[in-house]
Formats: sequence, C-alpha cells, structure tokens
Amino acid sequence: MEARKSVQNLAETIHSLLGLKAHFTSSWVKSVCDIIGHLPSEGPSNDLKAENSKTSTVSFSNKEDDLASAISKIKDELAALTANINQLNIQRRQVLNDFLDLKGNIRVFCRIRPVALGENFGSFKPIVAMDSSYVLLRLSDNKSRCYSFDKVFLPGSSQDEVFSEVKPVIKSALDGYNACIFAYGQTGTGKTFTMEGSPDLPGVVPRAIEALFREAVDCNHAFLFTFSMLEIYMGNLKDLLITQPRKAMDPMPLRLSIKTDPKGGIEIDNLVAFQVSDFNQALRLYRLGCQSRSTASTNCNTSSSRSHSLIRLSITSFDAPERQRETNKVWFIDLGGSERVLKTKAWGRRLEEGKAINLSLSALGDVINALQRKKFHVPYRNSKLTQVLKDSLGGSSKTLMLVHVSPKDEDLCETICSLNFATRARSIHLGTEDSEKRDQRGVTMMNLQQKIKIIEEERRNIKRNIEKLNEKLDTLAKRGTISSQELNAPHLTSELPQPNLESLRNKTSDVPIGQMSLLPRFMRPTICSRRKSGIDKQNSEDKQEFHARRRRPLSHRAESVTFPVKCKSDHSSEFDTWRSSCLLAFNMKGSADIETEYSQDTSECDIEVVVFPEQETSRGNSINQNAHISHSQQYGNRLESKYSSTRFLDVENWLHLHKKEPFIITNSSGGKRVLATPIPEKKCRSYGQKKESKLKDETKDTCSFKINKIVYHKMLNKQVDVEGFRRSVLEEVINKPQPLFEDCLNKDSRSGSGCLLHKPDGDLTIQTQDFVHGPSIIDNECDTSFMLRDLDFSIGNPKEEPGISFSSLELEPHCQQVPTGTDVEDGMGENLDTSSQSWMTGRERGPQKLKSHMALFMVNPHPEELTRTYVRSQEYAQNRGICHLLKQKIQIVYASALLGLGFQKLGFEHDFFYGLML
Ligand SMILES: Nc1ncnc2c1ncn2[C@@H]1O[C@H](COP(=O)(O)OP(=O)(O)OP(=O)(O)O)[C@@H](O)[C@H]1O
Repeated sequence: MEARKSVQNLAETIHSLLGLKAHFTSSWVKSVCDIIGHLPSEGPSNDLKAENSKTSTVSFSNKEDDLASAISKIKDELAALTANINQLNIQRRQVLNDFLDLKGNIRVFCRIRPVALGENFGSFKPIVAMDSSYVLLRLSDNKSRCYSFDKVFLPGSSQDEVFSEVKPVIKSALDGYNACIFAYGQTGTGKTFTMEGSPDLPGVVPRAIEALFREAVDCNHAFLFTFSMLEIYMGNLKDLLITQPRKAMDPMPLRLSIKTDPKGGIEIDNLVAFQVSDFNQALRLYRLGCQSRSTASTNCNTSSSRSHSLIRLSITSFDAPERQRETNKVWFIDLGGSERVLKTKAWGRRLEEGKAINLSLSALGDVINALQRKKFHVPYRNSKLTQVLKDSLGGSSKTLMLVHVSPKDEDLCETICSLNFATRARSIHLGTEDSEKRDQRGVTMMNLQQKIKIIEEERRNIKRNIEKLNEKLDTLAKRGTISSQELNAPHLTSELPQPNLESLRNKTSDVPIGQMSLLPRFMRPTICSRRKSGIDKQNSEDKQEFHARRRRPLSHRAESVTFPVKCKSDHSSEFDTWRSSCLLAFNMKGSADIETEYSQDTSECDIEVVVFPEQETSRGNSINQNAHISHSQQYGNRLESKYSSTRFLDVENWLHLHKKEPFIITNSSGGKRVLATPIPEKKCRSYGQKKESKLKDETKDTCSFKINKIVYHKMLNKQVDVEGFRRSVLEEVINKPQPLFEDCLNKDSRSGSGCLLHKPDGDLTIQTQDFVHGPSIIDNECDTSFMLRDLDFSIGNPKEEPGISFSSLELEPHCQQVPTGTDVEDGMGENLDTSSQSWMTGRERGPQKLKSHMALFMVNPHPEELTRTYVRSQEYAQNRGICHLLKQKIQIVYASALLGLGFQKLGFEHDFFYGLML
C-alpha cells in the first residue's frame, strides 16, 4: 500500500512539475521510474511488485501511511529542487564563461612591487600607474611609453585585491575548464610573494585552493581533488613531493616524463598525485613542495627561485553534466625570474640556470603570442614548460599572467623587457576595437556579472530550501519506522549540498553492482569511491558490469583517470599513493619511458603517445598510431588488476612520514623504487642559527687552517675585478698568499669577508659566503678544503663557515642523488640536518681525527633552506670496499682543482658524485 502510494505521489509530482519545468523530460521521468523499479527490496517499487505477486503479509497502520507519504513528498520536492539547482549551475557556467570570454581567455595583469624599506629608489620613478589598466614607463625625462593591461596593481595593492581578480578563473576551474595562472617577472620583483605569500599574507595559491574547496562544498556535486607539485629545473622535471635519496645505494626517484594521449591530453608519467580531501591537506602538501624548491642567493634576490615551480590541482567530478569535462586541471606556476646576465653577474651554474629560465620564458611567450594571434602552429615543443602545459593553454582554457615589475630606475631595462613580454602575451587582440565597441563590451560584461549574481542568489535560496527539507526529512525519519536504508536511497542524497565522497560511497554501496548501470549518472559512485569502499574487490565477478558502466570508450577517458600505485614501505607498513597517470602510464611498450632532457633538445617526438584500439585519429596528431596499438583485452585486464590492487594514500601518513622516517615506495610494476626522505620542519632555520652561534663559541681556538700544498701565485696575478676593499685584499694575496688565505678564509663568512673563488678562465674573485655552493672536498692530510662546482672551485675553510649549509639543490640533477648527511666517523648513524651539525661533528673529533678522512660536501648557500650535509669517511668507504674508487676520484678532483679545470672539462658527468657515495 505504502509503496503504491509513494509511487503515485512521485508520479503526480513529476507530472505537475512537467508542466512547469521544461527540463523534466520524459526520459528523465523514465529514468527515475527505472531506478525505483531496480532498487533493492527495501525500495517502494519492489514492495509494489511483491504486493502484486503475493499477498502482503505486512499491514501498515494509517499513521505509518501518512508518514511515508509525507516523506515521499519531501523526497519528490528534493528531487525537483535538485534538478532546478542543476539547471542553474548550467546557466551560471554559461554566463561566467561568456563573461570570461569577453574579458579574454588570456588575461595579463601587472603588479608593481613596492619599494622595500631602506632600498634605494633611484633619482626618478620609471614606472607610473596611470589608472587600473595603464602604466606609463618613463624612459627619460621627455620620452615615455604607455602599456595597457587587463588590470594594474599598484605597489600598495594587497594580496586580497590580487586574488579578487583571480577568483573568476578559479570558479571557472570548478566548472571544468583548464586554467593556468602564471607569475612572471624579473628576479626579485615579487612573483613568489604573489603566488606563495607569507603566513600573514597568503598568496594566490593558498587562497585559490581554499576557494576551490569552499566553492566545491557550495556546489551540489561530489568532487575529487588531486594535488601534485613539480619544478622544471634546467629543463628537467622534478617531483617536489618526493624527496631525494639519502644514500647512494638508495634508489633513484622515477623519472618524470611527459606523455600525451591521442586526444592531446598531457600527463606527467610518474608524477605523484595525492588525493586531498580538504584545504589543510592540500596546504600542507604545498608547503612540503615549497621546501624542496631549488632556490639560491643571487645578486638580485637572496632567495631567488632558480626553477619554474608548478602546482597542479586536478578536479574530477563524474556526476556534474554541466561541467566542461570530467577532469580538468588548474596550474599555478611561479616562473623563474627573468634576468640579464650582465646585471646578475651570474656565472657557472647560476648562469646556466638563468639561461635555461630565459629560454623557457621566451618559449612561453611565443606560445601565448601564437595562441593570442590564433596562429595555426603553436610552438609548444620548444620548452618543457610549454610541453607540460600544452593542454591547459589555449582553447577554452583560462590563462592568467601576472607580470611583476620593479619600481626602481636601475631596473628599467628589465622592466622594459617584462612589459614587452606582457604586451606580446596580451597581443592586444581587444586593443584593436574602437571605443564604442569597448563601451559596448563593458556594458555586456556588467550585465553578465549582474546575471551571475542573480543566479547565485537563486541558488542560495534553493539550497536553503533543500536544507530545510532535509531537516524535515530527518525529523520524520526519526519519528517513523522508515529504515535508514530508505533514507539513504541515492536519489535523495547524492545531489544534496555539501557533498562528501565518503557518504556518497556509503550511500551507493548498497546498490548491487549489477544494477549500478541502471542508475542515472549522478547516482552512481565514482570509480574512486567504489574502490575506496572495496565494492570492486567484493564484486570481482562483476567485471563485465564494471566495464559496461563506463560511459565512454576507454581511450576517451584517458585524460581523466588517475591510477593508484601500490606502495610499500621498508618500515614494515604499507602505504599507497596515487601516481597520477593517464592510461598511457601502462606503457604498453614496457620500458619505453622517455627521460626528460634539457628542454631545448627535445621535440614533440619526445612525447610518447599511446594509441588504444578504439581510438579515432586525434586532431592534428600525425604520430604513427599503429606502432602503439595494444590489445584491448590485455589493456582491460591490466586496468582491472591495477584497480584491484588499490588502496588509497592517507595524506596525513605521508606528511607525517616526511617529518620522521624515510621510506621507500615501489610501484606495482616492481623494480623501480622511489625514496622519500624526511623533511624537517621549516623551523630548521632558527635551529641552524642556534647551532651556528654555539659552534662559533666552541671553536674560536681551532680557526687556523694552513694551506701547504697549493700555491696560487700564478693564478693570483690575473686581473681581478672587484671593489676597492676587496681589491686591496687581493693584492695582499698576490704578495703573501698563505697568510691571506688564512685571513680571508678564517673569518666568519657571515660577516661578509667571503671566500676566494677561482673561475675556470683563470679570473679570481672574492665572494661573500652566500655564493658558496657545490661539492667540496676535505682532505686533512694537506689541510685543504675545496668547494668545487661543475665549472669552478673555491677554497675555503669549512670550519670557519659553520652557517653554510650543504644541500643537493645546487647540483646537477643527478648529483642530487648524493646521500644526505651521515656521521663522519661511521658513515651511517645520525642524520645531519644542518651543516653546522656536521662541522661540529668534525670539530668535536678535532683535526687529528679528521686526518684520515676524505669527505665530500655539498653546499647549499641558502640559509633558510633545509640544510643537509653530505659527509663520507674514507674508513667507511674502505669498509664498503669502494675506497679505491673514492681515492681515485678525489685525486682526479684535486688534480682538476690544481690545474684550474672544471669537472666538465675533465669529462665528469652528473653522476660523478653518485659513484663516490655509498
Ligand atoms: N608586493 C609586495 N609586498 C611586499 N613585499 C614584497 C612584494 N613583492 C615582493 N616583495 C618582497 O620582495 C622580495 C623578493 O620577492 P620574491 O622572492 O617574491 O621575488 P621573485 O620575483 O619570486 O624572485 P625570484 O624570481 O628571484 O625568485 C621578498 O622579500 C618579498 O617579500
């Protein structure tokens, strides 16, 4: 009876709504009826069937009937409201997209950096903001140029103001559009400040992530967010969420390689992607990634980013038909600072870094310009950066470029370069319109904005109603005898606001898998939620249905699938991580991973394309498809086995482990291993400083450091281009090398006296402690320490520079595999977080004890950065049977240093140090 009544009610409600709402199509009604027909036995329609087939043994009281009918009415109302809200979502997306289209899919903002306290402003202001769209660049007293932007942020602009302009793009990302938000500009102009911000003044990235989660909660769909972070350092991709190995024996991290699917979607093979469930998790991962960035001190910025850092947030929603695509990506890109070599006076590695940054920036400019001009050929392949972003630049994707400029007159040249870049990127495709058209556009945009507001207000009202109905339903359910299962029927809850994957999964898990395909899409659990709940495992016999459930051929879904990889810890517990991959990650060719090469050496051919059997020829893709065709059955099995071996990564676990123990994860294909090492808390700066001062006190009497075996007279006679006081020091060096070395090197480097540097071309210069980087060699037999870089070396007394921290960040990518700190004596033992610790270790044992040691050090000049020291004792090497190799290599390095040769000249490859270590 009850069941018949509720069905009748539903039918009546639908019928009446049909007259009112055009979107209630007959197929929709049919699908709802179908659901009822296929719901498990608790459902009303099954009751109805049961009643028809046999006499009902259950009799309901009138009271119960009324209750059930009230509940049923509420359910119907909820369904109607949900449909209504979906309709509004579609409208809102359309209007927002029209609005952004009018604004331009590629928008360029300009932010002028404020003058810092105590900074020399210069005699005249070269850059003046005329209004919120124009800046005037004064080239000289009577010459100036005007540049137009979509928005100009004055020096006093707050982070809030900047984010308010970014917000529409974030909203549209939730609507399924890909988006890229770039920070571009001269080094030291505030790119990182804009993107990352500070704890008090959070930048675009944390704000955007927060907004995404907030808006997602506000939407009536379930979303799945995955977070990844990588950097492009000198054309190489590096996963910032996986730390580097600690020992030479430790496995190398998996190489990241860019892959493209037949539809043009880009995936980065082996890039770790974490499923994040809230803002805090994402923020903590973001901080973890920021700590691993390659930064260094340059003439222009004490903490200069030497790479492009890219944060990717993938958003998936399988049940939001109004979204542009199921999975889309938002990229936040803090570009490396553009710099003029003449100004930065960079050389060696800094120079190479600067060159790589400039090249990829100009490649990015070319791509954006080509897109703006709607050119047929877009030169994506010219850099790794543009290859990675290929599917998120152009088309319907939204691009925001925040160009940063300096207010100082001494930076005029760089400012011109940045503004020219911005002009190219903007391409002023809107600039050609006359003022009438521009006004018209302005009016249309205002109308659209108004429309968005009205729609959002309407949505809010409906949501309030939904909430009220839900409360009502809860109360009725408590009063009545209705089973919780009935209340949890998916058509009631899956569309409710504040979606929660967990609840979604639970709600749908009651439905037999065979009936899943009968449910409308919005009611079905996502692959992920099913996996998490273990449905797939439990129903392995239902593989057929599992595949049948897919709405599209596999090849079509390639861009949106994130594959999990089973991970194992060496510490007896198991962890799972998400390894973000498109279907290409299965890599039918086996070990055909393509190593990331320096960007300029690569072409589109480097991007591996896997073609699946049912794939149609993709747009503009001329790659030989037959070469990669694989058997669909085989593919299907692989897919299934991947899924069945899945568990979700607990981000908290990951973050926790990064603070504590190192662990190794393996991917399910076996063999390759990635080592994640603990990352100390950011507070290590203060820790390092504390140690440093303690160290200074302890070691005043052990400062002298003789140089007996190396004579530099000849080199020192070379022309030295340094300022007054340094020149006089050097002259002294030429006359009396030994005392000067002591004098110069034994001073506290932090006070600025610095170290002596010998460039490969023979030039000598003194630089302050900040520059010191690269591997260094200590050999107490000749009381000398070397700090060697790939093209140069310096001589210094490490004991006198306790504050210098050692890190792999300064090295060639492969050198980064060099183990992190271990105790000098036993080679293993304690981890040394700071160099000061390691120096202390050495000092505690005294010079005599150190005598038998040869050790390698990696220096990281960045005082804020995590500091790790790499020390290996000769004894330890001997124990491990590699002493011979170690000695030989160190001798070569010595010879190289003495001859003034760099490593590269001797033909040393990146992995030179790797071989030295255990
Ligand atoms: N708008 C701003 N308000 C306050 N401080 C700022 C602003 N912009 C930049 N700064 C400060 O200027 C310094 C340099 O900024 P930042 O490191 O962000 O530059 P960058 O462009 O990222 O440099 P690089 O390219 O070398 O990494 C920082 O100390 C930062 O706090």
